[in-house]
Amino acid sequence: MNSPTDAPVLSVSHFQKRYGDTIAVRDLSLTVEPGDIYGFIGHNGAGKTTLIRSIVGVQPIDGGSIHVAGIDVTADPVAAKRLCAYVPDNPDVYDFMTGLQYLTFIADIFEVPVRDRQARIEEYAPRLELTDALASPIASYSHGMRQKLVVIGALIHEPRLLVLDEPFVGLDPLAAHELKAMLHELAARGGAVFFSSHVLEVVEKLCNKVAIIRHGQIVAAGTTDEVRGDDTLEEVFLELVEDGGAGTGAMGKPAPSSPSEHR
Ligand SMILES: Nc1ncnc2c1ncn2[C@@H]1O[C@H](COP(=O)(O)OP(=O)(O)OP(=O)(O)O)[C@@H](O)[C@H]1O
Repeated sequence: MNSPTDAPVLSVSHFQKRYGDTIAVRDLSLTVEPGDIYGFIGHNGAGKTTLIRSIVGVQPIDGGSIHVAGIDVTADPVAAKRLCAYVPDNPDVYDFMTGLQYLTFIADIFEVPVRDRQARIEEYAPRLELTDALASPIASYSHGMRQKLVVIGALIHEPRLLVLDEPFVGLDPLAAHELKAMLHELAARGGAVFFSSHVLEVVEKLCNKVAIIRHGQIVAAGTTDEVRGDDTLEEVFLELVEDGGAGTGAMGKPAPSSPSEHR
């Protein structure tokens, strides 16, 4: 992973997104550093997918800026996309390909050398119990198998930033366990992970940093220890989401970091 700059892996600054007259996300800022596993939690419709889709460049942004490793995703979208991998909540992959054809297609797009792509497939496919299925058409895959395939496709090009939307939904316990290990390994190699989840126990255990979003605005963010204080993440989440919470942290304590810049 060659770093063009010393910039954070992900920097979101005063991001805003509207759909028609509705502002889905407003004035959202956060920073993800190398080695971070950053959890993004919020109620249904809070704005998680909206931010994620703008980070990975599948929808434009209406205000503020997003940089991946110092590259502006709006000004230089292809360069930013080269550094990112995206695992969407709905793994919509080409049905007519086999799993191996799909992985080869992704590796070709990202110009992954043949030796590297083979080594990564040989490592990740057995861990996710997908090796035998790789020769079969994706049309025959279950939802979970598609999800595993997209995860391998994301890791095949060793992304600087791995962005996942609800990655643990639909995965069996072994695959969920392996995915957590893979996220740790990517972070340990200097990459970073940013993912949304409703599974607060997983976020609490897995993530060194967390942000809570409510109605399009961050109400708490910081290290997981800072955000939860002496409580569980679930307790903090419920209190902040039920009470509105903007400007205060859990249990009436000051917010872990300022609403304008969350690290
Ligand atoms: N394409 C769209 N057109 C209009 N409104 C949208 C669109 N996508 C999202 N929204 C609205 O934007 C807000 C944020 O939606 P978003 O999908 O980002 O939430 P979320 O936090 O990912 O929710 P969930 O946990 O249910 O996946 C919601 O009010 C939603 O109705």
